[in-house]
Amino acid sequence: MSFADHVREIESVSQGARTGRDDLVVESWRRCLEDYQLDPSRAREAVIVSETLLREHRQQSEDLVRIARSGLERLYHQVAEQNYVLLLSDRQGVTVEFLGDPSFNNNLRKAGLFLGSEWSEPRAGTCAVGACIATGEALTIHQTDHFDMTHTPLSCTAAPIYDMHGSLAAVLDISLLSSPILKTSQNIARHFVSSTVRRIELANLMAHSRNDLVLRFAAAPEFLDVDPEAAITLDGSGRISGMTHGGARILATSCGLDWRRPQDIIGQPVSRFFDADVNELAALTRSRLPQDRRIAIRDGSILYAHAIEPQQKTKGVPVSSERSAVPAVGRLGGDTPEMDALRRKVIRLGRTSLPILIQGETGTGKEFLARIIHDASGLKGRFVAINCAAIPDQLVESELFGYLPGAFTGALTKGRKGLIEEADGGTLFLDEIGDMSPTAQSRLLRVLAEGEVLPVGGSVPRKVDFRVVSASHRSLAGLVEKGLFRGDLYYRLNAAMMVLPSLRDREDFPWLLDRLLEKHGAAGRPLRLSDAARCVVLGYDWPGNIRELDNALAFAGALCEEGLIEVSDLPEHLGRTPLPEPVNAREAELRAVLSACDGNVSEAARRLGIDRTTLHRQMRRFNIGKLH
Ligand SMILES: Nc1ncnc2c1ncn2[C@@H]1O[C@H](COP(=O)(O)OP(=O)(O)OP(=O)(O)O)[C@@H](O)[C@H]1O
Repeated sequence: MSFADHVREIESVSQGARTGRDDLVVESWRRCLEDYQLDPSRAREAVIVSETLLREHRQQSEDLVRIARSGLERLYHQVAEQNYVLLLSDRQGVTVEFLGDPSFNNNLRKAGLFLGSEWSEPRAGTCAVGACIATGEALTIHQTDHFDMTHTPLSCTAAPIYDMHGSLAAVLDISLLSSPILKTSQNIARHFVSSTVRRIELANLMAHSRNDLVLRFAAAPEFLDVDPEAAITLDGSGRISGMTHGGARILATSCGLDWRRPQDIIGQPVSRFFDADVNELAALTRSRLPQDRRIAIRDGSILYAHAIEPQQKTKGVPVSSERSAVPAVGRLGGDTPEMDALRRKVIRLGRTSLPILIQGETGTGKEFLARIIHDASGLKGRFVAINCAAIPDQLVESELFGYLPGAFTGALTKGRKGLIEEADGGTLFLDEIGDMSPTAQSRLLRVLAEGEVLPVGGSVPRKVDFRVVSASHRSLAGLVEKGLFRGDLYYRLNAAMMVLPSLRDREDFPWLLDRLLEKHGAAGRPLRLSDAARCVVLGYDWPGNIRELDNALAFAGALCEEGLIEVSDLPEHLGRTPLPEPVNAREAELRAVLSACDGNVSEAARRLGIDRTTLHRQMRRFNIGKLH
């Protein structure tokens, strides 16, 4: 469709013509024209907010993002092969989490499918995230459904995430840069997004309801314990204290209320909605078979319910290991030669001012290590982290160096300190340094060489003194060789290099697992794994490294009962192969790990955190032969 045709269609539709567009698209076009006074004939580039603003938005969504992350990664695994990217935006439409193929970063950023992009309707016109915020419904905005011609190559599907009190908290979106022609091709995408949102809301509700009775619901008893469709929580007096969106819809339908008015639902006695009182509902625990846990809601329909007693413990508020009493380097890893060597390096280099480059796959703990280096340095200043991949070229100077009052249109009247100055006397952590644009590279090189910054609009440079730690999942030396990264900058950043092993190569895997179970449990009461769940965790390959393990445990920890993680609480993509029964737990563990390592005894011993001789001895004890 030509630009002129697109504009003509929007104008005719706004005057009442019908062109076959979905009603929700037509209504959004009307909002764009009438409420936000947008002009369809003026195409505008995608808006990306500044790094500082992005950081503020991310901080506000931190809690939800932590709980959501495992669900997001699972969804991304499911759709990445079809070239989808995944965006999580906050309720203002700012993208606070992004998963996409890094090799398309430039194209994605240009299209606004990136961290910091702003997709509210008043800013971007009709788009999936914006329309989702405006309507509160899951929907697809496909190609020319977009108001602004700039976005018409995209096909985007989004679903709202509600907090436990029924307010919109965020929007999950999956998008294609270019897509199959038919809009119906996105129906399956909508299904994937909606079911991920359901699990995220459930995990969020569980994490915030430690003192309340939780009721989970499913329409069929078979799915009740493994994949419930909705949940609500009840306080001590039997009143509704929280709900997932599915829960809100069940309650609203029950009494003919509007789910968009959560204030009419929260705080109401549960007996208003169900044909049962709070004691009868509380008795629907796992001790009864799912098919015996039938309940009727007031409109006469039947559901199956699962009651979970109040946990009375601090869930979902992990005791941050960053703040633990263990000395910084002790948090790095277990007692293995590789980790000992790394610890020695941190202690030796920590107190110097040498720039350190950290290399390691995504999620191996590069930022975690950088913070430990900062803690071990004794520097009094702050630890300031910058995601170099997220700073657009036009903002490099103002973000890094700051600006003076009135330096440019849109600048704060007071001016603003740059990130480099904020790190004065402390550590500047340059994450994803391999993705820094050539412009930013040359600006950074100048600062490192001269030890001073010149704020935008200023004429007097300011002295700065900071320690640089940078990190990348790409080989920086390789990028230099290919001419994609400046050699002179590389040598300035890399006085010493530290390499973090991937999780599958870490001999201290069991140590790390214990730390993360502690982190996601209550103070003094770590989470526990059932024997079968432990086998699944040890047998999985963890392509996303510690981050993926961390997120999976946070998610499972929020879903599980009594702090005991069962296989059904773990994200599905870890695999849920049932074990041959009856079997000794240790034997099962050895068999699972050996099979995950294709029978490679050295590899299995490494994952189990024991030496090969011990593993051979245990294999003999359980009569486990070589697999090949
Ligand atoms: N030694 C450790 N003990 C406990 N948790 C850890 C450890 N190392 C890393 N983590 C956790 O693993 C997750 C990923 O770590 P981090 O963000 O540092 O990885 P990264 O390599 O910087 O990732 P990316 O490449 O995506 O930037 C974080 O939640 C962090 O707290």
